[in-house]
Amino acid sequence: MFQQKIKEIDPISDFKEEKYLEEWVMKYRSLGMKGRCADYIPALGESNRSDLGVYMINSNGFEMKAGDWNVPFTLQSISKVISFIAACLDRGIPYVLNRVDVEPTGDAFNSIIRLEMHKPGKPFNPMINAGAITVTSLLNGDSPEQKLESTYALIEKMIGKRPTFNENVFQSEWKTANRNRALAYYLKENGFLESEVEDVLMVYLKQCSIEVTTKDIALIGLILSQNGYDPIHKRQVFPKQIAKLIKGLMLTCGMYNASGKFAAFVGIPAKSGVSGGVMASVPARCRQKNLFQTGCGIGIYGPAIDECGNSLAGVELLKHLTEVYDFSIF
Ligand SMILES: NC(=O)CC[C@H](N)C(=O)O
Repeated sequence: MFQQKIKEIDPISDFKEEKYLEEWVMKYRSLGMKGRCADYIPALGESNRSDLGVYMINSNGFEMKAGDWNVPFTLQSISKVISFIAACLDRGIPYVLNRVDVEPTGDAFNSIIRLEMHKPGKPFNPMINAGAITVTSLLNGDSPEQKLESTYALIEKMIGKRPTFNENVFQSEWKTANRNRALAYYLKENGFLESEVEDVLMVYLKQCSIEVTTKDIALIGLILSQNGYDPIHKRQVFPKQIAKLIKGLMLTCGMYNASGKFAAFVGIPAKSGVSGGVMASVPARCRQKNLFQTGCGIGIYGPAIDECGNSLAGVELLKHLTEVYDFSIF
């Protein structure tokens, strides 16, 4: 089955497409110089603003990559997708949704304002810091190490290896995480956290410091596109209901307070992180006949971000790919 599908791809035109991808990366790379790296986490300020890389993989295992696709970066907010799936697997969807809502905020990812304005202070969604900190506290295990293992184990299952950890980025954020501490104390006060504040922050910030490449997040995006099924290893990693739920959250809340524009102009579920990563998941439904019509995962890395926290060059590259391959689900 797998072999048969692979044969459908024409090696000559596919090779040409990869060359185009390289050209598009070259075209958008300079945009990075107009943005800034997320230097509120001092170690991220050291990233190279002109890096730009992309990795795409379809449901037949066909892959295309270009630019700095193999440069490691930390997951940051992309980890929110993984911890949410892990918490749903550990505790069940109703339990998790009892503590975190499924509504976009239109506010910055680290905003605190709605926790006080809407009683009883339930975080609006798991893609913002307040929601992700809450979700992290729900992971299985009593100690931070056990909870972190839940997230690691799920990543390992999806990318086929234990990802590395960036201690430097973790230490840098741990020492400066005053706003996340404020959010966590507020959540604790309102009874939403199932851990002590410092313990849950340890897990949350360690998750953010897990290191990946565009290939790793493209693989996760691919599994999401197939509703939790890994088409490469031919196994269901997590249930379809969880995949549908998280993709809805990615579409409505995944690009922070630029999610509306992203849905309108790109139109696919995606999640970004302030390190410049973007993980996108293209469902099997584009109308144009092309290499990616049965769904694909896309990983992008471009560390210079805009005022919302999304990769400047990465989002433009993704917009371009969407036009070429008719990715939008609308
Ligand atoms: N938007 C992000 O990627 C935020 C993640 C970052 N570690 C934070 O909590 O601030």
